[in-house]
Amino acid sequence: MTPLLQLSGLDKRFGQVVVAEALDLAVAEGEAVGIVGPNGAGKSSLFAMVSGDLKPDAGRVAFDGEDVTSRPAHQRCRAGIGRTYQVPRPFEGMTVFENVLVSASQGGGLHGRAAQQQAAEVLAECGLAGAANQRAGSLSLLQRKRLEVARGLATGPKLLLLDEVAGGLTEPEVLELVELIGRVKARGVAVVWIEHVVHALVKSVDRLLCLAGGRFIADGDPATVLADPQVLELYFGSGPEAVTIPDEEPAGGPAEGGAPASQSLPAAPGEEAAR
Ligand SMILES: Nc1ncnc2c1ncn2[C@@H]1O[C@H](COP(=O)(O)OP(=O)(O)OP(=O)(O)O)[C@@H](O)[C@H]1O
Repeated sequence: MTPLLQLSGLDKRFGQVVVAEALDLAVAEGEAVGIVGPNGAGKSSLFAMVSGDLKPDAGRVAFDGEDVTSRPAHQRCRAGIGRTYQVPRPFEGMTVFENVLVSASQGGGLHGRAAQQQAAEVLAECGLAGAANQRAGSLSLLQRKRLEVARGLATGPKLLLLDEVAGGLTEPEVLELVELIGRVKARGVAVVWIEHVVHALVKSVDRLLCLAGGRFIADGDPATVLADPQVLELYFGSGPEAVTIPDEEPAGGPAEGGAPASQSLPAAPGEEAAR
């Protein structure tokens, strides 16, 4: 079966910095894939090449059976590639509903009542119905992250790219987000999720990849990838005994509100500012 997303031989460098080198990736319809990798590995750049925000130096991006490599971002969005950004930047002066309505109409190509209905449904799904008339600029970080997912979903994607949506959240907030991503997956939307909060990914994805130096150095089921000596060395700088990745809640359940999420890899630039 043709993959929903197929990246073939992607190359991208910024001067001496290599962010993609002969990168291949196939994502099936409805598949949930996680991507980890150290800061600066090129994860967000990879999303930008998929969404059309960044042009690769070489290689091909195919989506839903079509070569979209030379198509601009808005066309890729209409084709079914939705994305979130690491640092949410909603239209601060507009309401939450208006923000999502813009995505449904400009991104999703819906008009009038259909766009309004899509916006209302997505807000309900993302737990933001009660905040619909609030100005986006007044939202908490968790609500901003939810709004970021809602804006991506409102475009009606077949593939949703999630860029560090759990970053900076407390443990209970991360778990709420994991539930939301579970509902997105249940709709049949394929998900590719870049995340430093590893346990959130482990709960949510079928497959995990590790990006480093512009190449995927590991690809497989999450437990196997997280036990890979190369991955452990990259992240933790020592042997496998340095980390255990829980597949369930830590003993005693999740931390009460306020505690930072456990099992987080180093904070990404911009998260603190966004908080
Ligand atoms: N437009 C650009 N011009 C020059 N360098 C860039 C540009 N965009 C990204 N880079 C550099 O490319 C490298 C990869 O950046 P990218 O944001 O893709 O990494 P990342 O894996 O998402 O990192 P993080 O986990 O910190 O978010 C970094 O060294 C970054 O400084």
